[in-house]
Amino acid sequence: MSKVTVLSVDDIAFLEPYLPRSKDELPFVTLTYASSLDGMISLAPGLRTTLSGSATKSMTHYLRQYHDAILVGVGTVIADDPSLNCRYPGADFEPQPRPIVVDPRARWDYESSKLVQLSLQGKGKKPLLVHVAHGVERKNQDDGVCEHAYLPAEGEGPDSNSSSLDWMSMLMEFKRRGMDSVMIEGGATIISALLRRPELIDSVIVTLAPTWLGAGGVTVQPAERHEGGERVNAARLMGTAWRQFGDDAVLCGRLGT
Ligand SMILES: NC(=O)c1ccc[n+]([C@@H]2O[C@H](COP(=O)([O-])OP(=O)(O)OC[C@H]3O[C@@H](n4cnc5c(N)ncnc54)[C@H](O)[C@@H]3O)[C@@H](O)[C@H]2O)c1
Ligand SMILES: Nc1nc(=O)c(N)c(NC[C@H](O)[C@H](O)[C@H](O)COP(=O)(O)O)[nH]1
Repeated sequence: MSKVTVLSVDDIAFLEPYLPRSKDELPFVTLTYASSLDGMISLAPGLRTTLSGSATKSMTHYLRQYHDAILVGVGTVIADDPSLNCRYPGADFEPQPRPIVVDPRARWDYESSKLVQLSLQGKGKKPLLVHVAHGVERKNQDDGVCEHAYLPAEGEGPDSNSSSLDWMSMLMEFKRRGMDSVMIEGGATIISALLRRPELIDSVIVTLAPTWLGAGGVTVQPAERHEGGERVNAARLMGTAWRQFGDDAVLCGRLGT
């Protein structure tokens, strides 16, 4: 496992314009992930795949220290068993960012996960799991090792069986719980869905690793978009800046709406 090291003054200056700023109604949202040259984030569904080199891994930990929460989907916690804490050197990271897992149908078996172990050892915050309430009035609860938030499914009617959560409701819930900034790290389903809600994303920081993963990998691919009957780009970055970190390129930008 590569060591997390301190970034150079120039790396820090490059990232500065994309760090969280205070917002009134919603948390500041940073979308960040590592992609291959063929637009993939892992070799196969459910397979942990290291794309970031040591410099961009250090960048991830540098960014984590500026966020109140780190969010991933249930597919990522099952595949990667991540730590999601901040291990940037030379500072005392209190408070740690809160890990958030979007797990609509509560399918993650978290008891022996790294997230829970780190929280019990005081090396990370207690994870917050977000589930679908499914019409039933479910009380938010704390089972000792994780907190659980229950939110209504998107567009839910009395007979709905949807397991899709609305991003606006999730972000409002995080803000209500005192989280002013959320760093969203993946996986593919989460990133692809969020790229369809550009108005909710404040910064995008993508690591481009100099490798092709090949057919069968997991792709970031937002759903197609039409305007006035015409097919248009699904999403596009504006105000972009690029910098080399080790062998990787880092692309920062903001989403056009
Ligand atoms: N390279 C990277 O930066 C990176 C980052 C994270 C994960 N990964 C990789 O990505 C893969 C996992 O991706 P994935 O797409 O399978 O999993 P994911 O982490 O995106 O989780 C997908 C699940 O999240 C839930 N979900 C997502 N959006 C939702 C919404 N709006 N409402 C309700 N539920 C929602 C659903 O249950 C869905 O099945 C793994 O192989 C992992 O290693 C790579
Ligand atoms: N930036 C980045 N580069 C990668 O090459 C990769 N595989 C991920 N994947 C994101 C996912 O959320 C991982 O699970 C966490 O990056 C692991 O985080 P920890 O070190 O365990 O804290 N992210």
